[in-house]
Amino acid sequence: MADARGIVMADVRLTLGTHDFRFDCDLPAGRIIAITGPSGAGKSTFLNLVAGFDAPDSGTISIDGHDVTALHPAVRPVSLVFQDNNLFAHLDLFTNVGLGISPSLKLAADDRQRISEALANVGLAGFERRLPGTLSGGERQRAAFARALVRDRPLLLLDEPFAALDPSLRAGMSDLLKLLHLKTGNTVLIVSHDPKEVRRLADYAVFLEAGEVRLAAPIEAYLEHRGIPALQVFLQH
Ligand SMILES: Nc1ncnc2c1ncn2[C@@H]1O[C@H](COP(=O)(O)OP(=O)(O)OP(=O)(O)O)[C@@H](O)[C@H]1O
Repeated sequence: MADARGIVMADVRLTLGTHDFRFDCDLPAGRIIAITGPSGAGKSTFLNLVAGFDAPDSGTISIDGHDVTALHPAVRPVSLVFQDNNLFAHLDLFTNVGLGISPSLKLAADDRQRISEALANVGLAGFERRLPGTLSGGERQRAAFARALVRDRPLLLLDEPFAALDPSLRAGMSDLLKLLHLKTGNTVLIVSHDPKEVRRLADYAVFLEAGEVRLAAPIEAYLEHRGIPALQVFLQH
């Protein structure tokens, strides 16, 4: 349906090298959706297609009823956080977060306010002038979250954002993500290798295998599903 909210992949096909991907699914808006599956199943590729870093060979991708298939990544209604947080080492946190609002850093007074609020929201109030190199890994990742927050887009894409963090920090970041999600109500797609994280965070989950969507379901149905051996293996590790 043209006015449906959420993410629709309609017969999306893509070949990368020797790998074929075929994604067909309809994901709800306003949920935290885990993208799971064995290594090499296509999780990052799925996210790259939604973000626009990969273009399908055929098929269409819609976000909240808008066909974004031909849109450049910069104009898609998404913000992103990756594992290596992509902060600029020579720029302070205020500037790094400000780049989320304006790549040319033309910031109005209320933009400046939003940057400080976003830093406060992730527990980094007063860190405006700090350089990324002076922060812990968890703090850097929170700064990357702040940058995604100021973009204020309806869809947040996270590619294993906590993978480089130790387990205690990981749990803290999951809690922070849940809290921020409650405040914004946006849709979150998060690639995860970690079944504990999926249980803690997600209210909907996708299981990919060999470049295809094998299951897309509310978290309870996903956790109870018994028909996919690779899903059982994933949930047990
Ligand atoms: N540009 C490319 N050219 C050729 N092959 C590619 C390209 N991008 C990805 N692939 C291959 O496609 C497969 C799926 O990759 P993808 O990174 O999407 O998997 P993944 O599920 O995220 O894996 P992991 O959990 O290991 O990160 C992999 O075997 C990968 O080597």
